Amino acid sequence: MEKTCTVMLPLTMNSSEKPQTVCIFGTGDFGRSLGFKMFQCGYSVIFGSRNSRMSSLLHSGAEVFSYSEAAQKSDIIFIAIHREHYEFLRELTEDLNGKILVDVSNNPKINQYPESNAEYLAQLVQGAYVVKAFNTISAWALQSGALDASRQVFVCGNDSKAKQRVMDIVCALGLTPLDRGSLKAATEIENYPLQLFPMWRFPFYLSAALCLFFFIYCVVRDIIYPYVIENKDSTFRLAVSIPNRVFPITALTLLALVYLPGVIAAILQLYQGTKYRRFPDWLDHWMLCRKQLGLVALGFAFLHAIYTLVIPIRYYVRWRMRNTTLTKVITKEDDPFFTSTAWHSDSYLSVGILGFFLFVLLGITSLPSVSNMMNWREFRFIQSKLGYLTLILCTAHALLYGGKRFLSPSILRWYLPSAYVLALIIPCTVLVIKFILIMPCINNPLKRIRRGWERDSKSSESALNGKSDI
Ligand SMILES: NC(=O)C1=CN([C@@H]2O[C@H](COP(=O)(O)OP(=O)(O)OC[C@H]3O[C@@H](n4cnc5c(N)ncnc54)[C@H](OP(=O)(O)O)[C@@H]3O)[C@@H](O)[C@H]2O)C=CC1
Ligand SMILES: [Cu+2]
Repeated sequence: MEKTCTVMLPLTMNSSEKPQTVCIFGTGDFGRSLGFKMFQCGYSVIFGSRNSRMSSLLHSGAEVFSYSEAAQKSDIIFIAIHREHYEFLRELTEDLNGKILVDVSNNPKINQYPESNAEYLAQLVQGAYVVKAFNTISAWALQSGALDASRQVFVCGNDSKAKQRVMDIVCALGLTPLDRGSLKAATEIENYPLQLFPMWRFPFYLSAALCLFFFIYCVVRDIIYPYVIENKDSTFRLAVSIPNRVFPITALTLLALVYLPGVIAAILQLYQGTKYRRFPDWLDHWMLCRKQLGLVALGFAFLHAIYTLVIPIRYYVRWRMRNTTLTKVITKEDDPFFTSTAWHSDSYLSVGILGFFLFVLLGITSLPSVSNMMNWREFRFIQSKLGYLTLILCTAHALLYGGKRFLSPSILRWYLPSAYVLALIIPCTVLVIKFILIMPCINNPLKRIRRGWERDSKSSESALNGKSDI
């Protein structure tokens, strides 16, 4: 296996060695931060600049030369200049011949130019070895000490020796190099820091749309309806009651939507009789952001748990309890204990708590630091088996909440059922389909398809014929 870090310590840790000289073109924010970091790590840093007077912003010990002079003093040069200003490098072709040029640049927009900045640099200075690196590290992170994700430095380049030299420097700065291959990968590396939560966009929009829909639905049923029919002001429900209805409904719907693409994919594979046909793009994208959907759902479940905790201290709830007790006292009415009601209430709470616990467990196991500790089978067990158990428990929680009132005509308001009834549609559909899919007569063909069997392909059939496990 190829080593990524050949040098784990700053090069001058060995005092007998002369510090390695690195050159940085550009004394802007990034050039200065990188220079200072390298200086701290024991490198001798020289800068190339349009103005070779020493700037007060540079660290002490730094030397500033003209671009041409600086280029001659080191065989590795970091180009901390914006792409628009690269043109002048063409004139330095001779000085830069055979040197390693590290392109650190980013663009303001994704795919702004037909070719990546690093490829453009390689075209401009043809005799140099261009390596793309450091563009995902901000000047601020270099100064303040990079943390976790920002420690990763994606590196790519066509010359493996040049790339290794750059990766050694990355290691010496206490950062983690990730080799992304040839310079063709530069476009992807340059687009990477420009993306704004690409995998989170769909879950956020979807959850916002669901929240809005359920919020309006609850407002119509719980505020506008009592006002129109009974002239009752229930607007106070906007603060706690309605959010505490909207959040669990959204959480349950989103959780079901995590498992819906899986069952759709299974149905498609069964229908097509092969796994070698591409899923539609929307399904692919949906499958890819299931983790984010699940985490957003967990966020809503947390909100539901917190809102539920405050129920006993709400004025409205305390008033209703006092009022009911007083009425019973005044009317001398008995308040019998119903074991069935106690069972119903306790089981509703219990499945809710267990469902929430498993939900949190699913969230924790989706964290990279935890999932990296599991093998594929353990991860699948948690995310699939425990995931479905969570969905079953949370759906049961909503079903028990409705109890006997579920779908009773008396709870309809303007023909609208309670919001939780709507929340049960997708989870119940997913669970019913999943139940059908795990029946042996359907599960066995599906398993065969997933192992490569194709219904229409005679060759695959004959190739697989005779295999005892199929
Ligand atoms: N700032 C950041 O956090 C990060 C920046 N980068 C990349 O690093 C590069 C430098 O960014 P940054 O330091 O922020 O930018 P600055 O604008 O602060 O610095 C750019 C430097 O380029 C030099 N330069 C050379 N020719 C020209 C010219 N014709 N016009 C203007 N400047 C010129 C200048 O240095 P001089 O005056 O010495 O000649 C200038 O200081 C960019 O490609 C950027 O995408 C990448 C990751 C993070
Ligand atoms: Cu609940």
